[in-house]
Amino acid sequence: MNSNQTFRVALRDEGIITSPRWNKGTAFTDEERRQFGITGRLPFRVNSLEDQCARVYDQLKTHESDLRKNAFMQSLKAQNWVLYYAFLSKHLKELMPIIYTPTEADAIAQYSHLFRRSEGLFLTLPHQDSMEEDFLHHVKGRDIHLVVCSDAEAILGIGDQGVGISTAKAAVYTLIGGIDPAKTISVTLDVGTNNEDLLKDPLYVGWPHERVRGEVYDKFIDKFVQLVRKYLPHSLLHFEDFGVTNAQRILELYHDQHAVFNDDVQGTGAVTLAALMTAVGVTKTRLADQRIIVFGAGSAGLGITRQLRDAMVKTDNVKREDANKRFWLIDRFGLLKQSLGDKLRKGLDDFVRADDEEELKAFGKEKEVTLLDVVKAVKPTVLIGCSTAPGTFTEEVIKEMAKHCERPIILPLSNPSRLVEVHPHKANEWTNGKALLATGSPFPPAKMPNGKDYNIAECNNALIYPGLGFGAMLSQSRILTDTMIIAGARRLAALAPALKDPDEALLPDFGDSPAVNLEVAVAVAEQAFDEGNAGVPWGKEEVRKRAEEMRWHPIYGTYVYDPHGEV
Ligand SMILES: NC(=O)C1=CN([C@@H]2O[C@H](COP(=O)(O)OP(=O)(O)OC[C@H]3O[C@@H](n4cnc5c(N)ncnc54)[C@H](O)[C@@H]3O)[C@@H](O)[C@H]2O)C=CC1
Ligand SMILES: CC(=O)C(=O)O
Ligand SMILES: [Mg+2]
Repeated sequence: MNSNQTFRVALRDEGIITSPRWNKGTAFTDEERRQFGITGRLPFRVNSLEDQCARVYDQLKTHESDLRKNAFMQSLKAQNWVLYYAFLSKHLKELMPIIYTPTEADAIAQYSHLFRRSEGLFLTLPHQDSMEEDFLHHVKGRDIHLVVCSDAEAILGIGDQGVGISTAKAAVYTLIGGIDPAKTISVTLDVGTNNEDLLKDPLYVGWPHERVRGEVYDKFIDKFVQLVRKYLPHSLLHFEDFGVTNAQRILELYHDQHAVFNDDVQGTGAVTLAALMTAVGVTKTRLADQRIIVFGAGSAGLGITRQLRDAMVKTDNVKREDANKRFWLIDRFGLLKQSLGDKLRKGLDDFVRADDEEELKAFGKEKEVTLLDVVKAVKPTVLIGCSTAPGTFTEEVIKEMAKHCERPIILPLSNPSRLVEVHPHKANEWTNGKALLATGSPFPPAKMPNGKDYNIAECNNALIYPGLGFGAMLSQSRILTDTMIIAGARRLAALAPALKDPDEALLPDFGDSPAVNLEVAVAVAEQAFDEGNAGVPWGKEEVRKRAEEMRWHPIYGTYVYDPHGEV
């Protein structure tokens, strides 16, 4: 949308005022008020979008807690999209932590108690017979390009929440990726919950039933995916916060059928790859030279591991088997090693260590090999946390790592902030400012021994997924390949401040994320052309121009009433 664009709108009276897509509140001009029959519904003065943003800021300040601010922003979104996104864009760095991690975790945990108005589509297992009808009711006549869905089994680091998250993730696509909010839908796939507190809570708004698994679950998901394929064949289908037993499995199941994307697996893998590309640029080594510990081998941990492994194979020309050996994965039962037998989840094979490997021999089969044991034995150069286990990167662990490594690369990625494996200020202090750090949620800068601020990069998938998604949509690629993702990660890394100054952040600042994600989208779309996956009738040389044109901006256009116009 741009300010001189004219829209023909078919809604009048209450209809236009209550539509968040079209509502302008006090910014409707006198002429629009007359045409749409709302002169008597609004106070006299016509405000600019600037005035409205100033008013919103005043109102926001009256809310003391971040959770209340989140609720306030949520209701603004339900009233007026242009104002919501314009206001957020103006105060992006300040407000991302309010509408996204860490506050969104608390908002989701409180979802039923804070509930005011539903947003997006709810597909619930007991209503599966009417799924097609419900789906069509919501999407019919709409030009949807993006579907964000979640079954809410593994919300951020706070586990099973029954319902939540997809609306915040969709909003970030618009805010950072520039995707028109009218072209997105967020879908809650409610298959129950195993969260006892929610099941006991009379105000819980989801389906109060234990989480359904197995064939019934698979059929339900399949029914939904087939509807997306049938009615929205060119859309990108984004999966968010599915549980570890489903995330990778579902991705693999539909990978060849539709443009599917699992954010926790691929988005986290991509942003972490970008952070490591920068970090190895600082240490003047290769990715394939690193010894990498991944602590927490769930959806994110495995997604990161696979992404890094694939990048080693593709960019550093090493064999897959050799690249696999650069990783030591640790989960609840310690290091993933063959003698864990049945305790090992399926799909981990590539990364399970043999007990008789040189570095591990000393531990023997019986012993649970702890993080500290592995750090001592392996002397890692990279330590990544996605375990939801706060404080597990202890002073001893960090100092041990720093003994063997000039610039240890430490990425405690668990969200929200309270679950971080190590507070980045502590890691900075324990390594005398040597650690190259990035976290999953935002943290203020740490102090270097020379008194300088060290900006902690926010290694959150939101720094890249809007651009990955936009790139796929822009090129209308039917699939999102690993090489398209690597191209996006490489572009993100190329924009990192640490490339110019080794004591600067490993990733671009979230304040710059809209411009950065445009670059990511361009890289992804160009790669789609190179691979022959682009499905648009124009050429690669037009990618940037088309990306700029396709970006949605939160600006009011001019409206003209037309009974045959848009709704
Ligand atoms: N920064 C980012 O962009 C992202 C961060 N995350 C964060 O990563 C964390 C994990 O998320 P998912 O992988 O989706 O969850 P998940 O539940 O799939 O994985 C967590 C894994 O950690 C293991 N674990 C739990 N306690 C542990 C302990 N004490 N020691 C070792 N392992 C332990 C679990 O057994 C599980 O395998 C969450 O906090 C999430 O918010 C996830 C996706 C993106
Ligand atoms: C950032 C994200 O996707 C997560 O923590 O689950
Ligand atoms: Mg997630």
